[in-house]
Amino acid sequence: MTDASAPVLTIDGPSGSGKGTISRLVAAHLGWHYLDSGALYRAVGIAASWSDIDLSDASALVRCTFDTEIGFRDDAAGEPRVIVNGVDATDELRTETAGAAASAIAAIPEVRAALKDRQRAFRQLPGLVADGRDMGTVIFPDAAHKVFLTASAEERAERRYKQLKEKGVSVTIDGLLREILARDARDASRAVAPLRPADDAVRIDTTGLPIDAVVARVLDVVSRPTP
Ligand SMILES: Nc1ncnc2c1ncn2[C@@H]1O[C@H](COP(=O)(O)OP(=O)(O)OP(=O)(O)O)[C@@H](O)[C@H]1O
Ligand SMILES: Nc1ccn([C@H]2C[C@H](O)[C@@H](COP(=O)(O)O)O2)c(=O)n1
Repeated sequence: MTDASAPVLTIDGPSGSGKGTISRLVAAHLGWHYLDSGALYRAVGIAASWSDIDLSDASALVRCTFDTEIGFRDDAAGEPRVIVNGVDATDELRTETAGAAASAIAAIPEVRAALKDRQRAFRQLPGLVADGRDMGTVIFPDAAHKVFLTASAEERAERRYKQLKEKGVSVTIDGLLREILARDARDASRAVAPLRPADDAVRIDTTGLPIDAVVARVLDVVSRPTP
């Protein structure tokens, strides 16, 4: 159940800007809960593919959103796992295919509406770090602290390349750059809850900034007195 007295830090930004990495580290530092809202959209996309639902079938996707059970837990090594309809779907969830499917279904207003309460339920004491595209604009507009992370598309493609190479996935930087630009364009141009900074968000360009420096800047935002 949502606890409106719990403070919220929203971290929005485009794919590969480092939202997930930075949010997890900041949440661990503060001892706050963490919401990976993109995982919810990815989970619905995967559940839809398991049921052979076409990405153009909006009404079936909305039904699928209501029907899909999504759970989060850490494994024995402390790594976050996502459980979709009882199946550990973490690895499938992180693929570029799952990201593109999530981006497509995220443009359906009824899917977004169906996920609203599930996201808000993560607001619990002592606090919440929420990462996504519309955390500061739509889901937690009253958040005490808001950050919008960016990085050049080229740097984001390089980060993703390194990440996938380490996992043994064969990709090219050019291909990843094309996918990132396509996803940015779709997420920023949709009619409902497009990717954009909240007016009161602090923007941090992470191009060339190491992870610990970004974490320090975000913690600095949290330490500022709220209006
Ligand atoms: N400041 C940084 N400098 C270098 N690498 C970074 C930085 N921030 C994140 N990374 C690396 O970039 C990759 C992508 O980061 P992450 O998954 O956190 O991005 P994201 O914004 O959550 O992406 P998505 O929206 O696609 O889930 C990871 O391998 C992460 O370790
Ligand atoms: N709050 C959110 C979170 C995610 N999405 C959509 C758009 C993204 O391209 C896709 C995958 O998200 P990621 O895991 O890469 O953060 O899901 C959204 O529309 N709103």
